[in-house]
Amino acid sequence: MGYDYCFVCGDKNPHGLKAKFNADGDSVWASFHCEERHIGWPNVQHGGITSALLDEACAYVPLNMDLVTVTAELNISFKTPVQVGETVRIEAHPTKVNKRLILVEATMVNQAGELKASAQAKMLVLSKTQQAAMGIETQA
Ligand SMILES: CCCCC/C=C\C/C=C\C/C=C\C/C=C\CCCC(=O)SCCNC(=O)CCNC(=O)[C@H](O)C(C)(C)COP(=O)(O)OP(=O)(O)OC[C@H]1O[C@@H](n2cnc3c(N)ncnc32)[C@H](O)[C@@H]1OP(=O)(O)O
Repeated sequence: MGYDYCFVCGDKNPHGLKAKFNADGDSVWASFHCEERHIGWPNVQHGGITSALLDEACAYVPLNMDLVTVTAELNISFKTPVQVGETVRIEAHPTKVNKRLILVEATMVNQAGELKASAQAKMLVLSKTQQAAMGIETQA
């Protein structure tokens, strides 16, 4: 099963969110439209969906640098509920790049520019051995 089955970005996962991430310099971004199937409380996007989108954005920052990582830590602040029918923009950028550890900050804002949630993540670069153990195949 390839990356196409990623729950957040995979094209082929029928249960997935199908978010498409784009690069802008060392930043990445994606748009996401909140539908009823994404809720927890009535009309409010589930915090796990919000977290998954922010986590994914944080993983795409090192991917955009040709680095394969896993999330070692993820801290999320939920500022304002995302409502059904809202489209949000998720953006992430690196704040510190070490050999093994990439620090990333991410935000989710609505079309009016209102901050919905923010995240700080520690992304750990996987060695080739770790990638192989996880079944991750890379071209490099
Ligand atoms: C825009 C377009 C870009 C192009 C895109 C192209 C292609 C796209 C393709 C595919 C995309 C598809 C999918 C995206 C994929 C995923 C997205 C979601 C990401 C996740 O959701 S992923 C799942 C959740 N995640 C885990 O499932 C991790 C579980 N966990 C572990 O796998 C281990 O825990 C690990 C590896 C983290 C560490 O294990 P380990 O054995 O390698 O590490 P070890 O303990 O030896 O530490 C080594 C050094 O890291 C330091 N260290 C360790 N932990 C630290 C921490 N928390 N904070 C600070 N430092 C830390 C130590 O202090 C030491 O430092 P030192 O070397 O200095 O001593």
